[in-house]
Amino acid sequence: IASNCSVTLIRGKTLSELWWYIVIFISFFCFCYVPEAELQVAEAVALVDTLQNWMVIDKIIIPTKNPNKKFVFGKGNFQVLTEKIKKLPHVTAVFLNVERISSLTKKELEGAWGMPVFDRYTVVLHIFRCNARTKEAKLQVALAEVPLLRSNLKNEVSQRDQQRGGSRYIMGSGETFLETQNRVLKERELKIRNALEKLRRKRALLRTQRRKCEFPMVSVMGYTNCGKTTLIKALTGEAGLQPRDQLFATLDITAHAGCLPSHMPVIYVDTIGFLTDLPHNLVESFSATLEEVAYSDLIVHVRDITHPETILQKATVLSVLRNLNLPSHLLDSMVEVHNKVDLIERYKPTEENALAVSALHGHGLEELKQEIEKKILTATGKKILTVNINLEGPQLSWLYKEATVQEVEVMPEDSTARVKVIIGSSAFGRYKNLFPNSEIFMS
Ligand SMILES: Nc1nc2c(ncn2[C@@H]2O[C@H](COP(=O)(O)OP(=O)(O)OP(=O)(O)O)[C@@H](O)[C@H]2O)c(=O)[nH]1
Ligand SMILES: [Mg+2]
Repeated sequence: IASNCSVTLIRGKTLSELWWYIVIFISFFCFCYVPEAELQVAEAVALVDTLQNWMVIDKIIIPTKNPNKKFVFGKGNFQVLTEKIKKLPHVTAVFLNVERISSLTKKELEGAWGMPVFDRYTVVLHIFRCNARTKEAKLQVALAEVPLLRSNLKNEVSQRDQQRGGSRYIMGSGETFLETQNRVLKERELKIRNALEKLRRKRALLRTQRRKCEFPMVSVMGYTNCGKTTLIKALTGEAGLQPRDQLFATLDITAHAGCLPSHMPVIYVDTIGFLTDLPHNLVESFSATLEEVAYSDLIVHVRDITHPETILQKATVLSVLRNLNLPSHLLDSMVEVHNKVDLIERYKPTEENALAVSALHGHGLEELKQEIEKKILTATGKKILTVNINLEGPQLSWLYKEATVQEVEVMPEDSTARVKVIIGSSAFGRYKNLFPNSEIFMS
């Protein structure tokens, strides 16, 4: 992807002001194979299509130099591109599919083509801006915007200096224009970071409360658009969840209650999707959201098995997960789900332990729930037991308080009951101490 670029032509001044876009999409490759470059183009087209009113009207793959250099492509290719763009009257913006273009390159290309030029960072950031719903996601987007504002500022200042011949002090302040603007940006960044920190502390508190309830937590992760939200909707029956055929539909961590086969309550955590080469600053701004994953008891890795790049997507997800410094037991116990199998006839996973599922049609969910339950019991040290108790004694109310009671089968003839419970290891130890004569059967 580093060797790829895409270009978008847009009508309007800034991304947010645009509302009717016709896009020309140009992708470049140098050392990659053409099929790979085409897949990268497909992903870039999907990014543009995610935005309302944006449309890709043309795309091209051409060899590129190092995208970080001042000239992304050679003179010949630049001419080919310029002619192509001029021949397409509806083109309003150009999207270069490189992570970042320098502000100088941007300025020069915009000058030559007479329209805005975007890179991957700007486009992904705009998608995030459109999809951010909660206060936290909005703050994270604002934080990711700061480096962009900073580089625009540098550009603006060098332009001013050229026009006026040297930097000027703002009247009476003793600060140059650049210093004032930098200070304002720094203050803004600090304000956003403080607000995010406050929200983080609140989340940590909620986490502690959730821990007290001892609800196991399952983080559902995977590449963007693989079906994470659809799967959680199917597992919990929560009608309010809205899966969308869009990249980065989910930007906020949300928790949803579900129930495992033995009636054990569980919390599924929906997370932001991954993308190959997700711009670095964006990853940093959103990594706090992923902090939550470290506190879960299990990770479910969802894969869109119908995607032509499903193997590369898996590698991307695993590499991001490894970089999150998660506890090793979480990585080792991960459950791999092959989703969208309804689109492949008689699909059988090649990977050992992977589970074939259609989240949309509800296939394979029971097997998945059983697997999740098995892993949760191992991870949390919880046990499923059946105990014989005397109904006249305090055991039943104790179990209701300290464990999850699943079934009570009363034997009226001798005032006893068989009680099926899910119990944590420390509670189990206390139970055995308090009621040493109680009959216990392991499930
Ligand atoms: N055919 C088929 N489509 C599915 C299945 N699961 C999800 N989809 C579709 O895939 C698209 C993406 O689904 P989401 O659940 O929003 O995916 P996501 O992983 O949450 O995506 P982001 O939040 O954007 O990262 C939607 O159009 C779903 O209807 C499935 O099992 N079969
Ligand atoms: Mg989602």
